[in-house]
Amino acid sequence: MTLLKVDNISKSFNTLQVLQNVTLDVQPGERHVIIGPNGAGKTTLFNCITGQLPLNSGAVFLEDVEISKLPPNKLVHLGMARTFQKNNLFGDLTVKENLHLALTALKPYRYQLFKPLSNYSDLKKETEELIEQWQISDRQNVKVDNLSYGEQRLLEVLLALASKPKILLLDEPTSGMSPAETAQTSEMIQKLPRSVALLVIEHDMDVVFAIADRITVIHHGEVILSGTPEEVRNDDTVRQIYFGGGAKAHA
Ligand SMILES: Nc1ncnc2c1ncn2[C@@H]1O[C@H](COP(=O)(O)OP(=O)(O)OP(=O)(O)O)[C@@H](O)[C@H]1O
Repeated sequence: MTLLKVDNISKSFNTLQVLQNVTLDVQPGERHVIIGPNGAGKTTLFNCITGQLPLNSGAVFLEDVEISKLPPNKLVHLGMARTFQKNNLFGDLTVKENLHLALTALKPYRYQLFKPLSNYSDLKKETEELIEQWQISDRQNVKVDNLSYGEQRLLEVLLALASKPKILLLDEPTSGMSPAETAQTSEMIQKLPRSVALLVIEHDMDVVFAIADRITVIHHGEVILSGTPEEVRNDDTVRQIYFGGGAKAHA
């Protein structure tokens, strides 16, 4: 069964038509990367998929359930998580505390404010499991403000994974990173379990081709091609947009 289906969606801001009849799908476990020049509409597409923005027309389905009109918090419980271009972390808290809070937000008892979080042994265990799984025990007690930018972005991905999503949307996971951090992030993305499908907006073509099973190219709010990395690499229009003129490709 198709995991995510974006069916013919359009979005405009007043007179500015940003997305036009965009259709795409993500299969379970797939790594699907979206590329397109600046202003092509990629982040708007994410915001439409995750309920941050209302659609003008079309619909979005997660496992055949229409989610177009659901608020973002409902989508987490249906198995969709996302990260943003900007960090969404609590800088004054440690890595461990941030993970703990992300897990708490998923629990039905999150509003029982007068009981210390440390009393919930299941939360504690899940936090420790995540720390072990991602081998970050040496950083667990570091305040987020004292992490490098790259480490903060990676932590955001871990927080998004805490909800055990079926699909994770990553918006430019390597933006603003050093080459070393970019390589580390690319490796981490490649190591993510196939139990989670990825829909990724990415501008670094090395990362795109390292992680993608399929690439969708958006230009002026329209899908101009959706295909394998090889098909995209060899497509004349895409080559003109990205690979012509010797400029570094930018999504
Ligand atoms: N809330 C908004 N109100 C009005 N215009 C908007 C809004 N959000 C985005 N836009 C416009 O929509 C267009 C597409 O923006 P979007 O951020 O989706 O592009 P993008 O492909 O993600 O670009 P980038 O690669 O630079 O992040 C741009 O012209 C942008 O100025």
